[in-house]
Amino acid sequence: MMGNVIALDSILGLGELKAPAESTPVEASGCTTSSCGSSDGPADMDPAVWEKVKNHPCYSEEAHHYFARMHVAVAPACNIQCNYCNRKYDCSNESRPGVVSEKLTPDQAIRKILAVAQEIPQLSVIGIAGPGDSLAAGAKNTFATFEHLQKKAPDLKLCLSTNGLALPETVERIAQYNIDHVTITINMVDPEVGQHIYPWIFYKHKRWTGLDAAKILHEQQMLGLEMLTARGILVKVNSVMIPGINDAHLLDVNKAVKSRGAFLHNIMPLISDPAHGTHFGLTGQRGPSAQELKVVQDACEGGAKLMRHCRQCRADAVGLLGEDRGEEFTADKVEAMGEIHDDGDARRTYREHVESERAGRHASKEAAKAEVQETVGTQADPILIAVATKGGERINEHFGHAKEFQIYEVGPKGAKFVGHRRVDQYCEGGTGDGETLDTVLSAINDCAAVFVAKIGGCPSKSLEAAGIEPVDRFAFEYIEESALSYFKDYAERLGRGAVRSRAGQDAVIRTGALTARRA
Ligand SMILES: C[S@@+](CC[C@H](N)C(=O)[O-])C[C@H]1O[C@@H](n2cnc3c(N)ncnc32)[C@H](O)[C@@H]1O
Ligand code: SF4
Ligand code: SF4
Repeated sequence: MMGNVIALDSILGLGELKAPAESTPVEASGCTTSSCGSSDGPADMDPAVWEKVKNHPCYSEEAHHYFARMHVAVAPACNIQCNYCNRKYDCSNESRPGVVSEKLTPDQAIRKILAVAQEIPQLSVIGIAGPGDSLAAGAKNTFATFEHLQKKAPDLKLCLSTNGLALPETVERIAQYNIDHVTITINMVDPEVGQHIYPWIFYKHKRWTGLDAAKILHEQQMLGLEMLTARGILVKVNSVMIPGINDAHLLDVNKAVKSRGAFLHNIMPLISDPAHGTHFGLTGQRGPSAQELKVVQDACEGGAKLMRHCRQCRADAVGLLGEDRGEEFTADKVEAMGEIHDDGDARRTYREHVESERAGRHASKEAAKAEVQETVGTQADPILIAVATKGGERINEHFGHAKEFQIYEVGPKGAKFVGHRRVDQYCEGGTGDGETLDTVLSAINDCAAVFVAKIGGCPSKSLEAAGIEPVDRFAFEYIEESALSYFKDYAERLGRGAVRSRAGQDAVIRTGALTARRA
């Protein structure tokens, strides 16, 4: 098992890191006969569904630690206007939806996909997410790309994103091309709300505005969703959270999509800035804070299952979800690569490594949870922990190099990924910047601890002063088992009055935001 772990780390680009400590949980838990050699999936998931999602970084939170996606920008046109979208804005440094550096023809897209596939064995999914709508303009480029790709690299999963307006008329073709995963952006289930988000739509050769536009869009979205789920296609629903417009309404959206069989609900924060030239940006509509987003997501728990690890990628993003390697595969660089040879061997080997890495992990997480419940009980309040990681479900990033922290909620019910916080890298060129450190501290100020592979003395002191414990004793270990082990110790220290409770802080945020709006 240890040999596999090290090989996997090097494939993930973690080769410079030291090998895991002797007490690595996979080894400690052993490999049960029932799960040895393959991962069984979470206890609450149908094995057939797990087969479809286990290597999809967006549909499985666990998979996002191991697998990469690639968006190809073959769909420039759109059939509606959202008040938060302006596709004319184009900047290679911007990482947000709708932004691309180069639009591609289907032929260019196929060459680029095969070039990426040759270089990145973690690649498992090819998605079309704009920059416009993948089903606008008759979905010509989208289907041409997928038709060709199926023949060239049949192991890559196909995925598309749409506003849903043209869905009902395209569902049959989606099923025919074996597209197993479809995302629909549904921001409202009430046209009264929708009219504040969509100034117009173009439908049946006519431009519609106001309530009429929102009503047509809503009906098409609901019908499209029902048609897809009836065919067993997994549907993820994206909702953009727009404070004051649809934030409290997203609970109704969650219920409506769950009742129609949506597999996942991805509530994402509005990104809004006057510089983007969008209606919302220019009129000062703000996006929610990470904490406000979490409040709404938490309020939806128990309904449609939530996706909380979305990175709101560009329409030409390449790589693991927390990274974007698009710059390595610009048109001129792909052209310069000469003959491309992709037989899928590296991907097969990589997937086998991941399978053996995952074998026994679900059992090991359950065992760690049971231990917490035995020592702490089942009533203790959960805490939040920020984690510096670059993949593989391990704590394997230095504090100063982290561009984001993954946030885990940990308590007697287990350790659960609940979001990520993007930050500016604290340490660049060997020195730390005080101002950047302040922004990192405020990004994770609701966390009791930050888990890192390594951290310097100076940021450690600032974190401690802010009430966030820097923890490097779990370096290179698995995140969830480490978080549960930390929680056991934390609860014990809390009982002795040795640490201040952080759970109350979360409750204050909760009371301040959503409950006030709902009242
Ligand atoms: C660029 S769109 C492309 C796919 C399709 N046209 C759609 O809207 O679903 C991909 C996703 O980005 C979201 N998006 C676009 N602009 C955004 C913004 N300013 N803030 C947050 N999400 C945004 C869309 O709502 C959609 O869920
Ligand atoms: S549907 Fe998608 S591409 Fe079209 S305007 Fe809205 S966000 Fe932009
Ligand atoms: S935007 Fe979200 S759902 Fe789409 S590829 Fe990125 S992480 Fe996955």
